[in-house]
Amino acid sequence: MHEAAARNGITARFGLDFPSFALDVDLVLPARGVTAIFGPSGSGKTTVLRCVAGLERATTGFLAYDGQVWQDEARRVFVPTHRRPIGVVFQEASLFQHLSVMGNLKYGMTRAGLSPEQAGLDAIVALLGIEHLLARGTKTLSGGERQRIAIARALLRRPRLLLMDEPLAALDLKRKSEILPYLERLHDELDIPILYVSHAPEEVARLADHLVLMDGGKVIAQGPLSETMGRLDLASRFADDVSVVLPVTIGAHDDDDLTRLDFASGAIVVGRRPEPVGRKLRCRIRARDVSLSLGNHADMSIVNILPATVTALGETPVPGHILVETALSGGERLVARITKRSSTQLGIRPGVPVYAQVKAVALFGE
Ligand SMILES: Nc1ncnc2c1ncn2[C@@H]1O[C@H](COP(=O)(O)OP(=O)(O)OP(=O)(O)O)[C@@H](O)[C@H]1O
Repeated sequence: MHEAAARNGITARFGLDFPSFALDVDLVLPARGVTAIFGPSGSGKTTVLRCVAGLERATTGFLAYDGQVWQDEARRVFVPTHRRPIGVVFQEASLFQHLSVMGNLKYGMTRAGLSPEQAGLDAIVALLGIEHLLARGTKTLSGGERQRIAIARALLRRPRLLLMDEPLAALDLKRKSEILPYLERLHDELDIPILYVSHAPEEVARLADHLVLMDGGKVIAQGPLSETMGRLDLASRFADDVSVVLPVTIGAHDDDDLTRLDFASGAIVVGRRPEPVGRKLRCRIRARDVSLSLGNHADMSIVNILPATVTALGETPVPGHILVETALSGGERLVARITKRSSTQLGIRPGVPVYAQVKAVALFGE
């Protein structure tokens, strides 16, 4: 069964015992897009990635990528790291200090036995926006620049799978926001899958298509981002940052500097966006930015109010509040975080028709 599933993506089943930690995972991951491995510190995210890379050998393990078996302990098969067609990017870019940026890039290509043309050097340099850094030494680079070089170096081996272990964790907020657009470009332009370890919900919302949620060495949930991120039963995993991610299309730019975002259930109006009409984006709506009312008050008609039906109630770690899951007319889910008091006053329970008011959204490239 595992061999069959593996033809179309990654099948990973690992068991591993450290003295004070046991890993036991069973994953079937898509062959396209970004899969985020998300979970608290010590949950086993890095260990999973290291097992996929072959840097750690699971005691019981089966791993196949696109029909190729990389590990099968039942048959004593273990393909060493250097023979797996992978690129790996760690938290801290380990660049050679004595080489220039170009020297570092060439090192990656040469080890893979590729010429600059075969490796696609020009395209990868452009993708990461590092043309102006090629002649520089590595000592004076910022953390974000170093990571872009490390990503380029990993891609120059022409990997068929890119593994990234918290590539933004060592960067401050400013550097993070500098590098995120490049990661979005990887998502849009690479046709190889990316496994992306993170414990930051905003990175996951922005980059991932598929989510694997880990805790205590086990997989708690896995599935498409749109289905897993806003699940009420998983809410405590995201602390007070529960959100849904909806695919939207730029519908129109109005004269009064507003942009309409269309999606199956209607539209949301936001401040004017730079993208052209027709561009697809992903829209993150946090539960804390959604409120509920029973009536569609005319004086509120200029803001984003969407008719919805309550489908479920859930707990949140935020004192005095609850989460309310609603279904919009087009089938999308929206989660609101409201006070327990207003929930009681409004008589919120499954089946009740409500109006969801969206107070803020975050938009990212699709
Ligand atoms: N080589 C090792 N020997 C013994 N224990 C280890 C080893 N590698 C990892 N561990 C333990 O396994 C557990 C999971 O570690 P892992 O690094 O996979 O977690 P993580 O979810 O990536 O955490 P973080 O977000 O903090 O990086 C931790 O308790 C860690 O101490």
